[in-house]
Amino acid sequence: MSLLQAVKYQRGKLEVLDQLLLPHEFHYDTVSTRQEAFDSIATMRVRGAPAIAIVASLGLAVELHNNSIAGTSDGEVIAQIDEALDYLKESRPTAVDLTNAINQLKATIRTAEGKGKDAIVQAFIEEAERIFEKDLQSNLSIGEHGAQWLQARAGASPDHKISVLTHCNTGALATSGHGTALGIIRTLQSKGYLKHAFCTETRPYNQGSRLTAFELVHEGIPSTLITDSMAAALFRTKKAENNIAAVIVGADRVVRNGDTANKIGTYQLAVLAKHHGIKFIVAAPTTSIDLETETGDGIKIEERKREELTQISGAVRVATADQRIDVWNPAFDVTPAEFIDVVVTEKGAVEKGPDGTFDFSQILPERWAKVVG
Ligand SMILES: CSC[C@H]1O[C@H](OP(=O)(O)O)[C@H](O)[C@@H]1O
Repeated sequence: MSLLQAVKYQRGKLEVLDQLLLPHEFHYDTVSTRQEAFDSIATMRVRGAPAIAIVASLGLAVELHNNSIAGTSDGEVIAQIDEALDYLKESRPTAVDLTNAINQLKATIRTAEGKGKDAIVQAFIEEAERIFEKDLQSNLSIGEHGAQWLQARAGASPDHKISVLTHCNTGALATSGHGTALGIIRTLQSKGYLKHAFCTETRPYNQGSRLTAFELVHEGIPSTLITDSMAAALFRTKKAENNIAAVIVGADRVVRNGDTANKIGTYQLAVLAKHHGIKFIVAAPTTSIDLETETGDGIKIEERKREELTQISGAVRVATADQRIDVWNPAFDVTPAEFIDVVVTEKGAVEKGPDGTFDFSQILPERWAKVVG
């Protein structure tokens, strides 16, 4: 079974799978500059919070490897790299992984200040590669922590298999491999804990029907595709029969109180899960956590162009062009922490405390304290 890779990288060469062509066509674009990386992200040829950060970082790393910085002093070189990173930050505003990667890269190149341009560029390239390499290990750890949590909280085992529902795409096509929410599903399957995986179509960009369904079928995971509007009926009529124990979703940004921005349609699944006594799990690497923002009200929600709603996946028209009805097309929504049972990260599963709030100091003490201080 071939490995699904959103990103292929070797030093000096980056290839990005064009996900707008999936599942019908496998085509990799070569990305060699910040502009090509920006365009690939902004058009959603590559998407997924971790994958966005990885492609932005490696795309600029390839450009720098090909010696694109003309600055003479270290200060000029660092300023030019900062400018390129700030440009890439604008490609998609909601997922915080990109911002966290940019901050990490900016801090890293400053450790090479005074050692000359080549040392600064080398430091950037090595850090961008670390971001890429770390992601896969992070996802495997999320998978393990998620399966352990479901074993403890939902009794998942080979003798008591559970079914889950997931939304959007959070698998190998959204990361460097394995995935986050879909990574937990892969791990459940590998442990024999999984009865069935339901995935939603995830209108309007259809990451679920085009990408997640593809990944599930590709790996032979027992699965069923439903439209977003079918989730309530599924829970009401098939929860017992299928032992639907959890909704598992990814995250674009988990903020300090646990409120979480994720693909549009996530919030309504959380409300439905609560109503039906189904666990609601957010699976995210700590690179998706933003402790600088207090609540979900502080998250900028990206709005995308009308054609992505009036045309299937931005291609086939589903609303006649002459009906110039206004279109509201937010790419994400915010699920309040009260609807979330656990945030599963590579550092562990974080549940709400007795006071009903999330305390991420358990897994991110240094970042938690810094903001409080
Ligand atoms: C591990 S992917 C996290 C998150 O990103 C996706 O958004 P998009 O497809 O628009 O990039 C989706 O919200 C996933 O849950």
